[in-house]
Amino acid sequence: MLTVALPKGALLKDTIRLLQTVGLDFSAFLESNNRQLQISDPSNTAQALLVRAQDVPVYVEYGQAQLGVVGYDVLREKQPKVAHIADLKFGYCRLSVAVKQSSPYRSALQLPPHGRVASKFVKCAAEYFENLDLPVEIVPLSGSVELGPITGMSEAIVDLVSSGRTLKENGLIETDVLFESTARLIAHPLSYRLNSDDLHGWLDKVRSRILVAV
Ligand SMILES: Nc1ncnc2c1ncn2[C@@H]1O[C@H](COP(=O)(O)OP(=O)(O)OP(=O)(O)O)[C@@H](O)[C@H]1O
Ligand SMILES: O=P(O)(O)OC[C@H]1O[C@H](OP(=O)(O)OP(=O)(O)O)[C@H](O)[C@@H]1O
Repeated sequence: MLTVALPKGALLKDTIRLLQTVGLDFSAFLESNNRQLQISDPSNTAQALLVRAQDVPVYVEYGQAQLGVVGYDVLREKQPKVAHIADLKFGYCRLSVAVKQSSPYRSALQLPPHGRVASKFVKCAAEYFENLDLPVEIVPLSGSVELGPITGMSEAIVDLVSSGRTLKENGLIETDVLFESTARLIAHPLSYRLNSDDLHGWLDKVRSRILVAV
């Protein structure tokens, strides 16, 4: 049976909506009283695993799910061994550098050498500053990264920005964009090559829905 890894959080609703258009109904995950983490589609053609966004590629790489939906940002950070199938066009955000509005820095290049940069995306951040040839200390955090500069722990952050509301409401401004991100459909490479569980048939259906939606 086809197994799909679905991301909890920001991408869940649009992912479930997309799968519904190809006949896979996992809307039970949206019911607030449901604590199940593994459910079958009512027609019993597929099942879904509800996992943290960062863990979607793990389930797909290890083959517990043949398909998954995850942000491009997570793929850049984790570099999992999965097949990149399609850009799903929703879940737009960008990974950016931000600083306090009151700080003297207006670009990443102006940050002081050996300054601190807080981030959940430690690899992307480190690579970015290495390419700028600016030695900084990356401070790993798991969330509420905006508090880094607010509390004085770091001069800057590297974090996801979508509407920009979180930065604004916390007195920060975006100075540089590392890259833009949207939700991506990924597959287990061997299942994709072998067309297990008619994977290609499902992928064709999803691709045709993305084309319709664009
Ligand atoms: N504000 C946002 N608007 C749109 N998409 C977003 C936004 N924030 C994150 N995303 C996208 O959704 C994905 C999941 O983000 P979400 O905030 O739901 O989980 P997370 O905080 O990364 O994970 P967890 O809560 O498990 O630590 C991100 O990897 C990104 O691609
Ligand atoms: O530009 P906006 O539309 O305001 O969105 C950006 C916010 O969304 C994400 O946070 P999330 O909700 O995932 O919380 P966390 O990373 O702090 O846990 C991101 O880390 C920003 O804080």
